[in-house]
Amino acid sequence: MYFQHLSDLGWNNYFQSQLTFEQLDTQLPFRVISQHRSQVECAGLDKNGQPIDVALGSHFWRNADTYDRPTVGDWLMLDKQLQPQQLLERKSLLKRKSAGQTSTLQLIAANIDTLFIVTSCNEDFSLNRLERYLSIANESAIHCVAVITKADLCSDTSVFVQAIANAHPSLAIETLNATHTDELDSLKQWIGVGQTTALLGSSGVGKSTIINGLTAASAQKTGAIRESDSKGRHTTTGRSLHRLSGSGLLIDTPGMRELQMVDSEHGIKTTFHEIEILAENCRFKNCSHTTEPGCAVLQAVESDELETRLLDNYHKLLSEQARNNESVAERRSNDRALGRFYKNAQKTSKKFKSRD
Ligand SMILES: Nc1nc2c(ncn2[C@@H]2O[C@H](COP(=O)(O)OP(=O)(O)OP(=O)(O)O)[C@@H](O)[C@H]2O)c(=O)[nH]1
Ligand SMILES: [Zn+2]
Repeated sequence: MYFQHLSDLGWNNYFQSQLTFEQLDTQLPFRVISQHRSQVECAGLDKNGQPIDVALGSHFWRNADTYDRPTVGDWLMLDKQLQPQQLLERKSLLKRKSAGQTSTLQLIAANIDTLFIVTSCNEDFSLNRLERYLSIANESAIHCVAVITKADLCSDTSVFVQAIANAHPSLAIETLNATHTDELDSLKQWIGVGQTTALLGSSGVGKSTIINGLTAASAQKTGAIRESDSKGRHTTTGRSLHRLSGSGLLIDTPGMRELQMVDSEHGIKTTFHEIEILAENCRFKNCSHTTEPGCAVLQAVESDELETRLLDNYHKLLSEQARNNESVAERRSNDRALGRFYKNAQKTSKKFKSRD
């Protein structure tokens, strides 16, 4: 990745202020630019102030909790031998329950300023899905822009724009044909210098088309690679961070087909703040807005002041995240118990071996 200053990679006072004088003297900040099964790749300045990419083996975090493992967009402090020392506190985080049957937490990307929620004007368009993405972003106060693609395939895009504006009046909306590079200019205003933007949306909505269009305009040079393991450079198939020259950074999140909510109650309540405001007038403070008498939210639905769809989606996302929180916590405690069991078994076996 070509850059000159750490600020080109998104370094700012939020991260700098976390460092002690000693760290400033002995360590170097590196940003995680891509992530693979066996290694994370980071970019930063070496001890001589030269831009460099470094590949770190994932074994460094083998025993770390999910939240303590680096993800794309994270800032890592490395010592002058380029070994990882500390993961800096994140400004924001996108996460989900891992796809499929496994109940683990998965970090998607960190330190994002803006999220493009990409949807197209066809059968993919879904307000419920948009609200799922909004809730994940609102959990850590990430600014969102709804990007409606495939405008060229639709006779009247205003239907889609209006549907979003009615449900979420303060959300910024951009409509475009992503295959026309000049139309992508409208997105650039949201990618400020040193700011990081991520894209989320269903498969086929045009995320790669947008990233390719925006990055094609930026000449990409690749820095030297220094390996801290012997596995060599991996091709990027996972999440990765791209720098747009003269502008900010873009995070690609391919393969995010399923985004199950986890640990996002605050984000959901922010997304559906209209319901939260109505709820202040419910008779019971702990009203679940389902069957209670004196429920101001149900009254608003009855009088057509609040859309039934909105309330249904609010209930759906809240119960999904509660269910997932429970299964992730259960899995975690089982894993810990299993870890303790293996440790004890190892100790016992060593004890017996030393008696031989
Ligand atoms: N006509 C038209 N086609 C588009 C537009 N945006 C994307 N496409 C086409 O839609 C197809 C899918 O686009 P991608 O950019 O690969 O979609 P994606 O969101 O990256 O999909 P995944 O990689 O599966 O997550 C490609 O054939 C694009 O050329 C658009 O605005 N207009
Ligand atoms: Zn209520």
